[in-house]
Amino acid sequence: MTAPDTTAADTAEPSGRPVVAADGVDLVRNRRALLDQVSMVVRPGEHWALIGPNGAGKSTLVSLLSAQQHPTRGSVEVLGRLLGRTDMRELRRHIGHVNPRHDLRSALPGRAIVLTGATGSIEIPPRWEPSAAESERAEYLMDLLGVTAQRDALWPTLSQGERGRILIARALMPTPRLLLLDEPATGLDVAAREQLLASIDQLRREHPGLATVLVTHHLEELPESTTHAMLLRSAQVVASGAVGDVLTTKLVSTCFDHPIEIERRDGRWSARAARTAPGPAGL
Ligand SMILES: Nc1ncnc2c1ncn2[C@@H]1O[C@H](COP(=O)(O)OP(=O)(O)OP(=O)(O)O)[C@@H](O)[C@H]1O
Repeated sequence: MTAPDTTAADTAEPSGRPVVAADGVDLVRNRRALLDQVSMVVRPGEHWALIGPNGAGKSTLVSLLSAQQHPTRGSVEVLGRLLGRTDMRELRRHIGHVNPRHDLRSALPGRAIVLTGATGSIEIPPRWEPSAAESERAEYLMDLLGVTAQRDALWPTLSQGERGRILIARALMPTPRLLLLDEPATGLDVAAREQLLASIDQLRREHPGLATVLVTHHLEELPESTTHAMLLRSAQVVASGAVGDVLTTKLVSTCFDHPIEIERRDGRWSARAARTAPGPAGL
């Protein structure tokens, strides 16, 4: 199945105008800095990994990129619009955000959940009917994410992996130029994780203008198509830039404050505790 329509996210913008431009961002809550002088530029076609230990500030940064809150200081532009000077609700409709805490209450079938991406709501609004183009796009996206077989299955019966892929299809309904994936592989078994990562790689190939930011603690959960990375630790950026320059043994060890060896094989990353030299016999 091919994409039914061509829109902004399907073609890289010739100007390469940033999708995200955050400059000198501080975010303070209860007199504590949750983000401290964070800067980030994401361009069309770039696929960022946001990595760091628990409490580093990753979800807080995503809450800015998804126009959920403003910075305390500094500036954040998303899709060319400055947070604090724009209608945040309207802006959110142009951002695909896959939130692991999706608050669904009704037992909707998979296809209906994907279609709620067109209405920007959690439930299907009363008397709302999808257009032919919306129905076609929902079918295309379910096929792309490998969940066509779950189109009629009810949400409570879906596995965690199926739910994750349904939610990515939902987030893609409005053809966003920015897709935010907050720990999409958490809780998946190895086969479900590999299917999800293959779907993300395929999505990125089919939509070369799409920019994505994926949050994870685990380097094994990074798709091959990752182009850039940011390491966050205690609210601050440890390193940021091209993925090959950032995901190094030295920088990741600094970020997690633990000696970690990084390996990249066939485009994928793995991490494990660095082996220390054996001590003298008997010790
Ligand atoms: N509204 C708030 N007021 C005060 N502290 C907060 C608030 N929201 C988050 N925090 C704190 O900010 C820190 C960063 O939280 P955040 O959720 O961004 O971290 P994270 O890197 O996503 O962590 P994890 O990997 O555990 O999900 C945490 O210590 C958290 O307790």
